[in-house]
Amino acid sequence: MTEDEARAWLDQHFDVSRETWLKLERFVALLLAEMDRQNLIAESTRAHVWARHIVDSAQLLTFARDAGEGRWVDLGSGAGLPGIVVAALTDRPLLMVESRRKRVDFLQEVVEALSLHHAEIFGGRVEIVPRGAAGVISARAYAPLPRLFESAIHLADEKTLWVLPKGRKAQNELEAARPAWQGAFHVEQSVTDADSAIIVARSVKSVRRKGRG
Ligand SMILES: C[S@@+](CC[C@H](N)C(=O)[O-])C[C@H]1O[C@@H](n2cnc3c(N)ncnc32)[C@H](O)[C@@H]1O
Repeated sequence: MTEDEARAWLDQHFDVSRETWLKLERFVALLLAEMDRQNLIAESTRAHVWARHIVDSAQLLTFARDAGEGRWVDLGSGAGLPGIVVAALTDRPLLMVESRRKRVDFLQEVVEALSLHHAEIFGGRVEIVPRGAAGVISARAYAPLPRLFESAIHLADEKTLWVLPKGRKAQNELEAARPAWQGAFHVEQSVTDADSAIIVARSVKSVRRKGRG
């Protein structure tokens, strides 16, 4: 997908107002400028930010269209991918969770610059976010599936929709998680990379093993 195709894809799939375009463009500019201070995206993707990061994040919304109510929680947001993109494209309340101080400061700067009043940041580990069921949980390049669920299951109930971009090893990761986690899982193809996939899950819960109490 070229950068032009990425913008066209956004136009086709979302009602992108002039104001929203400006927000997304501002985010891209802030992200690239911040790359002089911290490593937020792979250097090789710098020239392909719209395809590799903005659309790659925005596509998660297309899998969350039938999600129930409740805030969107993005685990390990880093530079705000997908959190900031989701907040720019929807009004759903959103919490970005990020443990690294420098990244939290950048997220705060972006939230203020883009006036994303419905977006909040939790500067700390996912494991200590206060309990409460999210409508949607996303996590991009955050942790392998078993650790991801272990760290965030207190933020979900049976209605929570999990949208988890997982690259080329989605199916393998899913198989690895199955002995410990049950739920309704399916794997969707990524629009930005035909070989990459997104795990979409509902009703995720731990399978208790004998002797674990
Ligand atoms: C590889 S980066 C990916 C960032 C972003 N989601 C993206 O796709 O560009 C993973 C991020 O998760 C954060 N992280 C890892 N473990 C965490 C935890 N337990 N709680 C909160 N943040 C965590 C790291 O600090 C890092 O910013």
